[in-house]
Amino acid sequence: MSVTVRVPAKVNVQLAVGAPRPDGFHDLANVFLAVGLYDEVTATPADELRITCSGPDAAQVPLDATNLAARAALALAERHGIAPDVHLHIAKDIPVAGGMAGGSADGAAALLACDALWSTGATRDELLAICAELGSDVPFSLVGGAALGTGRGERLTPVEVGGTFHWVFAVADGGLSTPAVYAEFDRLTADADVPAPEASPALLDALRTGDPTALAGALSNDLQPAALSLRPSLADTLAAGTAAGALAALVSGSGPTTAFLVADAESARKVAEALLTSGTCRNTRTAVSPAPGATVR
Ligand SMILES: C[C@](O)(CO)[C@H](O)COP(=O)(O)OP(=O)(O)OC[C@H]1O[C@@H](n2ccc(N)nc2=O)[C@H](O)[C@@H]1O
Ligand SMILES: Nc1ncnc2c1ncn2[C@@H]1O[C@H](COP(=O)(O)OP(=O)(O)OP(=O)(O)O)[C@@H](O)[C@H]1O
Repeated sequence: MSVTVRVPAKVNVQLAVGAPRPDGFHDLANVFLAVGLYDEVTATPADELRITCSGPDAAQVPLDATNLAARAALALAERHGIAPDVHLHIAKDIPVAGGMAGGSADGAAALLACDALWSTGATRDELLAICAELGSDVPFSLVGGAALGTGRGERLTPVEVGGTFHWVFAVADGGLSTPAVYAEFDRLTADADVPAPEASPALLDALRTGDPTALAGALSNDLQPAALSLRPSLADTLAAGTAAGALAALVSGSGPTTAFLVADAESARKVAEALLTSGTCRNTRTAVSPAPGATVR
């Protein structure tokens, strides 16, 4: 018997970052939006914990105990006194190390898949608590849709979305390390007075009304200057998408994937094609949002 869970990627439509905390994390006002690019994690009983991965970026995914899917299985097994003897296969379609929470998605999916396979009877709150231990983005991967993440991004409040938004994502060559991007944020803001992060009312309104033009005007990412500082060529990608007619362009989370909000599916095709032709990215993906969270298939 196997259990397969499908789990979405995310884009941060607002990422407001506060000053560094004593524990090294940053307080955030992190408005997550799940987008319809999915990984699938299949859990099958096995003699020992084993991870495999397929997909175009599979070679970049660690198959040892550092994989977030493995960590999720171990955390759940330990809490319930179960031997973590499971084969987790990750069918990876979310860009790796791209700021789209691919690893976090696999952690949430593995947790849900093992929970179903082992019939642990864990409550939703227990699963969310394990997610928060695994990483700041992992709880959102479980719930999907749209949500405001406060604290280090793990404390979620659902956000209403009143329509479908169309996106193009430009995948860059190579990844960016999330801790390195936060460290660059600290370096760039060392002499500034960093305000406490707050969700933007205009952004929440734009999500609620489903208006892409309003959302375009309200998108923001405080990590964008840091990602551009570490990877200046991303400015060319952002400019190419804007010139091709995107309503707005921004770095996705910690990057280096860039996200382009567009008016509709036809515009998504045009912008994706222009980005590819521009030679400023490795490849492009189109997707719509919001998307459901981790779901047993
Ligand atoms: C950039 C985002 O993807 C936006 O959603 C997240 O903030 C990152 O979330 P994540 O990858 O799940 O990050 P974690 O695994 O929790 O933390 C990795 C590292 O990122 C930095 N980090 C992360 C979250 C946060 N609120 N403040 C931080 O400073 C810390 O250096 C931390 O050691
Ligand atoms: N299941 C996994 N899939 C991909 N990467 C993983 C996984 N587990 C651990 N990792 C490690 O995490 C690193 C970041 O990968 P990931 O795809 O999650 O980045 P990301 O999309 O930038 O994440 P985030 O947006 O949460 O910062 C990888 O370089 C890899 O070493």
